[in-house]
Amino acid sequence: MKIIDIKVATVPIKSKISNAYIDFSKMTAAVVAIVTDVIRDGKRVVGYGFNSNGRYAPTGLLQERFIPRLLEAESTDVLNDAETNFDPHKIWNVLMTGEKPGGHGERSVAVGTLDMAVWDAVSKVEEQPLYQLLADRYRGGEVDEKVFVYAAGGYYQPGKGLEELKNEMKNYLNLGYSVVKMKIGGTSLEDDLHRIESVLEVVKDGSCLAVDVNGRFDLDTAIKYAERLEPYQLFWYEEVGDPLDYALQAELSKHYKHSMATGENLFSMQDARNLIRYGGMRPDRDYLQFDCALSYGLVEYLRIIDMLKEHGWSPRRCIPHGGHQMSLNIAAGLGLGGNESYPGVFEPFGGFADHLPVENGYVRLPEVPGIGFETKSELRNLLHSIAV
Ligand SMILES: O=C([O-])CC(=O)C(=O)O
Ligand SMILES: [Mg+2]
Repeated sequence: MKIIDIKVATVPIKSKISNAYIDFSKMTAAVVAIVTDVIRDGKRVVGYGFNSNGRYAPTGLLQERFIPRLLEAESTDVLNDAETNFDPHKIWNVLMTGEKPGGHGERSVAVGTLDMAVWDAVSKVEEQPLYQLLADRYRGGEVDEKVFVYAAGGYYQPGKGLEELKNEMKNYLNLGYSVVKMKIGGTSLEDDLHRIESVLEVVKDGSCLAVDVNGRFDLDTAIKYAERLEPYQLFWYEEVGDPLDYALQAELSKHYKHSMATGENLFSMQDARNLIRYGGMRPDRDYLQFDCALSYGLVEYLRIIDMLKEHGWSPRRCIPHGGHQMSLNIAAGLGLGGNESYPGVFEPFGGFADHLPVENGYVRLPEVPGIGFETKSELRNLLHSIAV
């Protein structure tokens, strides 16, 4: 049993949308395909992975360091002891050989991309959906049959007014979502409040709307917004200050009593642990958005979950960023609180199985081996154009 080739491609996921910090006019993603010599159900097992939106394709890192390391590894360094499957934990050690701690930069994105493909291959070799494999290995076999998902959108866009924003949100409700998210912090406070009030005309109440600042605010602005947002009792107030400014987050939690969320731009267990140690996050109401596809993959995410448990946090407080099926599998298999979704944005990577619509804010997972990418036809076509 061996890896015979690893393909990588850079694909555009550009669009005219902006959050408070960046526009997505030049956004890319890396896609990898790990081609194995294993045959299951008459077909070659190929594991696929990609990185989440928000970080550009780490193609250079993949080509220069991480793919060669994996291709050059001895079989004992990549297979489980019984040699019946690949071992994601051993492969992680191979990938990180020669890498110093700290300064995670974008190598965590490259490793997260390959790690996704490894778990896809491992669960295809086992002929199991990834969520089932994870539940069997780490949760005594218990699977969540459906996962809470919310619709993330509400971006700033040229020519997009309040009517367009409302229509976008109506469309998410029509698609079966119960909670929606919109961007704030890219315009004045008064203007953002008008935008929020418009969306509140469409959704049931504030508990159905999350707002996302994408790390734009200093402490003063964060508190000014907090005071005005407080009465709406929103679903959450997200990534308000710089993701690494734990003191800001801790101070803000003294000024805002409803739920907050952050963590999508923390890329390692150590950074996540610093948030938990120093960020004032509250395990009874706040949410954690670490995204394995940006942060060294599921092998590292398992370490994050262990760290959270040691600090008295339930995995149910985790609702990962990224809107991909990898985190959907982790949510169902390991009992997270839900997953993000981007209906119609960042295609073809966002969204779930074609035949399983969102119902009352929840989605079910397909019963196919692997992560389930092949059940989303647009994504399958892209992945198969890279390797089959
Ligand atoms: O706009 C983005 O970068 C995506 C984001 O923050 C989110 O999905 O929470
Ligand atoms: Mg966000």
